[in-house]
Amino acid sequence: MIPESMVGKTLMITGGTGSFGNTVLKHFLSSGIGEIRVFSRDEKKQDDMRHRLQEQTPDYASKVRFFIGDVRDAQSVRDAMRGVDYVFHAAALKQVPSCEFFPMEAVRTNVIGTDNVLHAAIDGGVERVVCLSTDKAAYPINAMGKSKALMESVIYANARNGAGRTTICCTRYGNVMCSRGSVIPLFIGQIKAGEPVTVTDPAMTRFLMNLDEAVDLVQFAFEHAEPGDLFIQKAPASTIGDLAEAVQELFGHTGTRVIGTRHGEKLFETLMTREEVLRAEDMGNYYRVHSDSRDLNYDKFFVEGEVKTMADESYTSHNTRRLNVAETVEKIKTAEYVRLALEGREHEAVQ
Ligand SMILES: O=c1ccn([C@@H]2O[C@H](COP(=O)(O)OP(=O)(O)O[C@H]3O[C@H](CO)[C@H](O)[C@H](O)[C@H]3O)[C@@H](O)[C@H]2O)c(=O)[nH]1
Repeated sequence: MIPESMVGKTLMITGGTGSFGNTVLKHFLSSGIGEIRVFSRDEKKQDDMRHRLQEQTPDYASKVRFFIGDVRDAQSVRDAMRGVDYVFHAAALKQVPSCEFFPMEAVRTNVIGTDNVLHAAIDGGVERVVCLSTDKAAYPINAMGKSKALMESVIYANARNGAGRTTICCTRYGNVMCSRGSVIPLFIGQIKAGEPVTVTDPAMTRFLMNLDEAVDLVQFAFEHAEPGDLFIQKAPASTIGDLAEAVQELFGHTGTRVIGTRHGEKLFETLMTREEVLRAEDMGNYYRVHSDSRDLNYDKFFVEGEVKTMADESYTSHNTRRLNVAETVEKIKTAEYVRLALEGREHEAVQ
């Protein structure tokens, strides 16, 4: 299940108590991995996670070590990073509205925090770091996306400017279904309360991914990364109108109310820009966007003739494979939250 090279090694997950961290544990805990370090700010969430592990997987619970800290605090990151072989960097501020109102908080966590993680990893001789980004970082229009775009710049610069033995790469996701505060749990709650679902714009599209796919993407990046690579999973998308219909097919029809687009929202998301498409390698289920390996001495790269700087199209939730309502139903049923909600047990879902 895990590559041979990971056996007996220590993996640290920043932001490890979130849904991504929990899914990584599900995938890796019973494998041959030596130790998993969960690094995060909230002691209550760590305590809940510790108890869940002891109850559900007592044989493996001792493999997990918890570190309280904040990526904003470089010393706390350095302390937790001692003896670590691999890092999955998932800690982030990722809510669009809160970042819009508090953009400097997004800068502190997403930009400076990432720089702290990368420097601690480089100084500590970590072998590989996989960072998690979002489609909202491509042609960003809101503060969350802009801070993630700058985070990506920090990643590529650190990868390029001499990271020693540390290979640093990045992954970019579309919407992970049923993450905390996201639209599918909202729709389910509205239906269960007998209210109409609130649709912003039925024509809006979003890439749909489940948590297992998110972890697969990170694992794929981990196994294939060259310094500064960006990995993207080919993902299908649906319109929000079809998504609302699909959720109602599963949970009952209570009607639809159109509420209009929110601050900082796009009609469609971009996973790969036109500039990146030009540097992309098709790897089956994934794209690898090679890092731009030029140095600052640009004139030596000049070639005569036409210089192409962008492809004809970017890779977006409008032009990727479009799911119809029936396919969207099948897709959302792959999310554990939806499966539990169908049995009235959504409170048990870890989000
Ligand atoms: O009441 C609502 C709320 C949302 N939507 C629509 O549903 C789609 C998804 O909305 P979410 O709030 O679930 O997701 P966002 O695309 O706004 O952003 C989400 O995905 C990001 C990653 O791309 C981050 O993880 C972020 O935290 C998370 O909220 C959007 O088209 C939105 O317009 C509705 O139709 N009605």
